Amino acid sequence: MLQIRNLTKTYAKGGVKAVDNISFHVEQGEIYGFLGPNGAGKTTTIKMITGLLKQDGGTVRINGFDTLVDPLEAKSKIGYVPDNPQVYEKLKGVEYLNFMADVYRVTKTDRQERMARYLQLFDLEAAAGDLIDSYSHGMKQKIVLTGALLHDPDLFVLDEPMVGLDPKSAFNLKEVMRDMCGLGKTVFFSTHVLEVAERICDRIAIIDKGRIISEGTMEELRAKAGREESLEQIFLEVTGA
Ligand SMILES: Nc1ncnc2c1ncn2[C@@H]1O[C@H](COP(=O)(O)OP(=O)(O)OP(=O)(O)O)[C@@H](O)[C@H]1O
Repeated sequence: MLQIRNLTKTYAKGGVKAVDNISFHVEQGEIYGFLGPNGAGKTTTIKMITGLLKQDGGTVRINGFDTLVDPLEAKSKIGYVPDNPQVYEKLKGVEYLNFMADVYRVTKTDRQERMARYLQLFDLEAAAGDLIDSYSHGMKQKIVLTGALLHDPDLFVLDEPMVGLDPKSAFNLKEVMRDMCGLGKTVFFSTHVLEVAERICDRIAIIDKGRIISEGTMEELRAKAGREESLEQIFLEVTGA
């Protein structure tokens, strides 16, 4: 579903090689966790996957579509939730959702059904008519989550989605991720919450200084570590923290 080959990015400003020749693939129906210390290259990778940033080298394919060759086909498959929910503050929640649904050409019936479902799930029904300006950080995060789910994406890409969510919303989001995978969708997300990654991910990649230093199922990561260890212990060992 998601194929990354030899992906590389150096920022002109500062000359930092943020992503250094990484390759991995995510199968359809998987939940894939992307872990790494601060500044490891997670957001840069995610921005290249979603087409917000152009790579210096390498390829990203989504359902076979190369993001540089067929950007619209590739992007139409993705639902993206950035780490910093920047939404149109002067729109009401429901206006923002309709805008997102328009962009992705979601039918009236589908948008009504999905909006009702996710607004209820994320406890946003009462606030949907208010300006986003008045929302808390967590509420903004949840309206962006809802907007990203309206077109029923094949690939759900989330950058540190648990930040700012209350326990119930975080639980519900994990349920959404699991349900999506049950329906044959694919989830790719970065997180610093290792317990969540350990519990819900089918496979995990750990990136450090722009390079993937460990990748696989929890069993495979444990086998590489040579011991029965928690993801936290493995993470600390491989990143030399
Ligand atoms: N716009 C930019 N210009 C210059 N350097 C950048 C830019 N964005 C990121 N970097 C650098 O690229 C490297 C990777 O940053 P990135 O944001 O991808 O890391 P991250 O793994 O998402 O970190 P965090 O966990 O702190 O969010 C860092 O050294 C960072 O300073």
